[in-house]
Amino acid sequence: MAILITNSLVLNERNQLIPCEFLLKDGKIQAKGAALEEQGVKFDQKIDAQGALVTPGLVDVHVHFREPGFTHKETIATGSAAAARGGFTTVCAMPNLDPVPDTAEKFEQVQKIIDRDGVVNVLQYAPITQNLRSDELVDFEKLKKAGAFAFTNDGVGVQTAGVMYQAMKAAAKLGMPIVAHTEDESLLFGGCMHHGEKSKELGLPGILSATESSQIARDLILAEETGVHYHVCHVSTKESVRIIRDAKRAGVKVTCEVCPHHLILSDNDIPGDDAIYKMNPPLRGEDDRQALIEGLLDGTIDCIATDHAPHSREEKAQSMVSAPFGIVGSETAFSLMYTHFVKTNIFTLKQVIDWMTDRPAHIFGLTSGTLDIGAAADLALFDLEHPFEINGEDFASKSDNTPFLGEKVYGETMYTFVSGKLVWAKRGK
Ligand SMILES: NC(=O)N[C@@H](CC(=O)O)C(=O)O
Ligand SMILES: [Zn+2]
Ligand SMILES: [Zn+2]
Repeated sequence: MAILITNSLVLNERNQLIPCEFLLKDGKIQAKGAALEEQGVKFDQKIDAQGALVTPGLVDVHVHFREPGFTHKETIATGSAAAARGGFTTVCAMPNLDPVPDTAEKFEQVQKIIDRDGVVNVLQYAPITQNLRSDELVDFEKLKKAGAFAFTNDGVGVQTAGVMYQAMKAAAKLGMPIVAHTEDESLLFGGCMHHGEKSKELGLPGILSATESSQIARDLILAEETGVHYHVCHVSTKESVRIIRDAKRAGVKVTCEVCPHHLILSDNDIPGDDAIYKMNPPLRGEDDRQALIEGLLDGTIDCIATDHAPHSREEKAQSMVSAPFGIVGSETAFSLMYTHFVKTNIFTLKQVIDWMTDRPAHIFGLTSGTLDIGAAADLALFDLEHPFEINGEDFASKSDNTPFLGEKVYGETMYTFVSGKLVWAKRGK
């Protein structure tokens, strides 16, 4: 099956939109350029992109698919369909599942569901410790053999330095990354939003910036000691950005990600005790938000990841104190980044695309993230012209827990292809 995409645009090195057609065949980008049909290329199906932008399929190194264990929130089928609808063709799924895939057998069970139901390329993370408790390490070698590409306890921090040190040593030996949700539980004090003026005003328990940054500081020293590739999840505070910047200068092998919601919102945007604004780490202060933007611009922060964290409406209907942490992000990430940062000239379109394609791919050595001839035909097409409203009813995800519902944005996904196969098409266009 050969597909010809016409009337499409690409971004060149100078951040200009230029016309470029694509021929997808045998799962690969077979040809690209101007007037392919006139040159006599053969195809079975033609797609008129109507002036949409073609990008490499987006790469999200941080999603939660909830299967097995919490399939009322999401499944591998619905989560990967949501990714496809957001323009993502490769996603990395977190292991805070039930059971936690902490043995080769349990890991292979999850892999089987991925092979059966995954709509996009799904890479499964293995945990660092058994059952995500901070005591016994997993068998790193066996999990690597079972298909794990990196290790993380995302959802909880590794609480003891000794366990993290040993994990880093084991991962370094295998050339595998340690990916960290950094949260010192002894500094949590039951918090549910950022500790600051706003939490005082709302009378809600606060989460200190140090809850995150102090554990990053510990880990950066341990990463230096062990030589491991250490990747920090969802960086949210100015102190975290500062110490990662320093560590990079000192030659520590550290990379990190930031989420769209931490770049767009601050604690000031929380109107009251509404759990739709509750996520971990929490929305921080305006000075933190600015530091995250600067961190991306100066290369301290390597990429954008969604931390797509689906929860049911019932779960989110509770007070911020008791509701679960997390918001969905797969289906809104590109349009939010485009609308809030490209249309306002804070970032260029090229920067945003790089931070959502080849940068995250590069961190974990994934082959995705390019539009080169011969590369896998993983690509996404976005309409940059027509505004649309974010509507939970349209979501492919089982959940719609996001504070961005109702917002008018630009950058709707028109088509998503994985290995040359159409996995998402917006109807009616
Ligand atoms: N981000 C969140 O607020 N929640 C995540 C866990 C996590 O990423 O820490 C979840 O699994 O729901
Ligand atoms: Zn996390
Ligand atoms: Zn997460």
